[in-house]
Amino acid sequence: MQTNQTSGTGNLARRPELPRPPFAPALSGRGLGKRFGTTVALADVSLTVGRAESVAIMGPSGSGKSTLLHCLAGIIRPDAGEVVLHDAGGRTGGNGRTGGNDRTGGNERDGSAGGRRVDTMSERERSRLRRTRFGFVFQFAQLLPELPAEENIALPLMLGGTPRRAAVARAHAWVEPLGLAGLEKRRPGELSGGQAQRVALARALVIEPAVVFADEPTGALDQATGEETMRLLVSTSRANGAALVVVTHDPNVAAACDRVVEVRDGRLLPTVGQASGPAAGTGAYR
Ligand SMILES: Nc1ncnc2c1ncn2[C@@H]1O[C@H](COP(=O)(O)OP(=O)(O)OP(=O)(O)O)[C@@H](O)[C@H]1O
Repeated sequence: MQTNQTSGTGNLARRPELPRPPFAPALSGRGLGKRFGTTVALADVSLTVGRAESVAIMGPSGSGKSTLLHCLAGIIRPDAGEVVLHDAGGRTGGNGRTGGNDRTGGNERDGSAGGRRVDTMSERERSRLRRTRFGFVFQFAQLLPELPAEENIALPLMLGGTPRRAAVARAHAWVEPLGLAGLEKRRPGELSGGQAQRVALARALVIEPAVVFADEPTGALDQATGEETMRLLVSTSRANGAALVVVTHDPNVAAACDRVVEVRDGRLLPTVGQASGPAAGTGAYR
């Protein structure tokens, strides 16, 4: 298990039995296609990410990486194919291993037993899903400048109706694992770029999401800070059983993930090498 070198005391092992390959699937995109006018942004892309697994999506500019992430995250609706969340109901003790005892939110209506179709949900349902089951990390932390770090972390809980006090108390559980001890009361303007991005990681994780989506999460950081941020993103997601999908141009960022896939002209290339994580070389879920 990785430990938190930033705080030195971080305990990332919130779930004692860490999943190991084969990962139980968390989210699957199957045969995804998306056009913007005459531009084919995605063509027949299938990708499944497992619980506690981290997958990097690489590829040249304009190849379709963000479109793929947006389809998987329910931000945009694909024109073809389906997206299935295998953990739509939230965790009730599931530990990320195959055969875990979580509720899957199986939705026979959608013909996808053992999962819930994201692409067929209404805009409102997808919006709720993004708020309750998905965490998001962007290139810039995008914190609310007037709120202290602890309230920025607690924000998704408060938006979901948790009272401020209880939400901030839950936010505090993420302070130490993410090396933010002593910074809880600081406003974003009083944080470094790396610290702000760690607040953003905590904000993504505080709802205990099924999947964390990160789009160039280290793009605004220097190399050392970016590596540390990425290490924390992968280790905290893994320790909490969350799948992690990272879009990046940076091979060092990709190398921190369990698996790397490459998109070219809207299509997924056959497996291109492997990062150094526990699923190294498996090429699972392609
Ligand atoms: N909303 C949109 N309207 C029209 N075209 C779009 C839209 N979003 C994406 N595209 C086009 O779809 C293709 C894929 O775009 P996408 O943003 O997914 O690529 P990317 O690999 O993430 O690129 P980058 O690395 O530069 O962010 C590109 O040709 C892009 O111009």
